Amino acid sequence: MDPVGSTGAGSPTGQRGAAILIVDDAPDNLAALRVLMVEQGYQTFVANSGERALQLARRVLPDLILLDIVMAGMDGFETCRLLKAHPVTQAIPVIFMSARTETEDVVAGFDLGAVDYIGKPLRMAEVRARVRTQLQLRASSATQQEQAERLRTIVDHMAEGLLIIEPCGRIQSTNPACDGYLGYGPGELAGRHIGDLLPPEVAQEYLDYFARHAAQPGAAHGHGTREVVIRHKNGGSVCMDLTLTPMFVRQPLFIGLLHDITHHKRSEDALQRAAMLDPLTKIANRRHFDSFLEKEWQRAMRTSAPLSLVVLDVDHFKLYNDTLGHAAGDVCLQQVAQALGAHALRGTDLAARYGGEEFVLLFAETDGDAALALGEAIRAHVEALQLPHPRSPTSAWITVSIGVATMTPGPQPGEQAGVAPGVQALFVAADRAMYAAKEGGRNQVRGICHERGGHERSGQESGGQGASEAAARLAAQLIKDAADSP
Ligand SMILES: Nc1nc2c(ncn2[C@@H]2O[C@H](COP(=O)(O)OP(=O)(O)OP(=O)(O)O)[C@@H](O)[C@H]2O)c(=O)[nH]1
Repeated sequence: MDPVGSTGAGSPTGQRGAAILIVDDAPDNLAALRVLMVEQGYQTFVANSGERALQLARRVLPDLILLDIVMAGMDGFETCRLLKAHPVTQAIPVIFMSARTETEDVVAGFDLGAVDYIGKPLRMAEVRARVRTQLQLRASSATQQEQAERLRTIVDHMAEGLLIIEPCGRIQSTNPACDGYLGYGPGELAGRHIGDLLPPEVAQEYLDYFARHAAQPGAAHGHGTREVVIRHKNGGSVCMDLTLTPMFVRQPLFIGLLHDITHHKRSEDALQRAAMLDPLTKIANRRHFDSFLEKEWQRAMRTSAPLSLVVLDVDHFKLYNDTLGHAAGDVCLQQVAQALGAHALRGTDLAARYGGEEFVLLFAETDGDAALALGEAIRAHVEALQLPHPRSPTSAWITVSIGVATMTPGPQPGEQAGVAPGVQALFVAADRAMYAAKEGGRNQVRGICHERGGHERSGQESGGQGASEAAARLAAQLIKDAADSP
């Protein structure tokens, strides 16, 4: 049968252009229904048998089928059964029309998958209303389906990982990005607990938040975004931003959005590390050393443990540069730095390049004798490198002059924020000891020790000639002043 075109008149149903297939073997009914549908602005197809209806339905995929039950040959029930059995036509809504209005007929019609059942003789206004209602229902369910499909596509392709979490912490579902970030296959995370992924204290925090939300759903708001370390399936960790938002659909649920920040974190860490290092020698720089010393000083104030500072200066380094060139000087500084690094072994030791050819080392919980021994070991180590220094008046090799200062800082009310005066005094003392080592002939260690309880020593030396008494006294005085200052 050919389609009967729409009249082009506006349709009151809002479904103008919908395609209707009318199936009836009574020509009068067919004609009357066709006129009615065309009047509504529907594109209309007609068939006078079940067989013809099946062919047409598969070809034109109508939006709705009006189907007579009692027909010669294949009846309406059988036609409907075959329509519903075929994947192409099974979703098309069918409205039965029949003079058989016994309950069992109507029930049989619905059981076959019909959406409505209209008794004959037909009342056209009723047919019009029922067709319109079904078309509207179909349109809105198509819209919902489309929206769901669109949403599914977005969720499946978004770069953020998505988890839907139940208030008990059980993961209901995840998207492919989430599975990928955490190393799981599709659906593998569903049914697991957030405690399998998060550190115990973080998982507990979220569970507490879920419980608060359950107690007062109205007052709940998003948990915001926080950085979390999540366990990867392979046992490793991934650093991610997790944003949690409550959602109420029949039951309270939580949507977790994961944003991968591993790369960002790595470069942040690398930048942070780079900011702490001296670019030439790759040991700590002055800034890092100062803040490290400040922290160790505060700690030593609490523990009353001695703190030792070693200041080291390469001897006749200008001459070395002038003789062998600046590039050779750079290499020499790198080798000296490497040697120093070998002596800063504990977590509370730190070797740093303080500027030019000057290096410093901090030894926490190290008394004067131990620090002097360390200074001497460092001096001997550099000398043993046997880096040729052809024009040095001191030695055939590169040598260093070392000053060592030790203090035992105690709790002092004046020392709070900023650089503690005691820290400055420690530096001045070590510097002066180092200059004393230079004056004493270089390639030697000088030490000044001021330990709490009046135990004060200065002018110790090793590796060279006698100490500069004046410098040592001056340094000791400085330390004393600093220690006595409020
Ligand atoms: N190659 C190189 N030289 C540097 C660097 N930083 C500082 N210097 C040089 O180190 C030299 C330090 O010289 P001085 O301070 O006069 O001391 P010195 O020659 O070591 O003499 P004494 O300390 O008295 O033994 C200067 O020539 C600086 O140019 C660097 O990064 N690379």
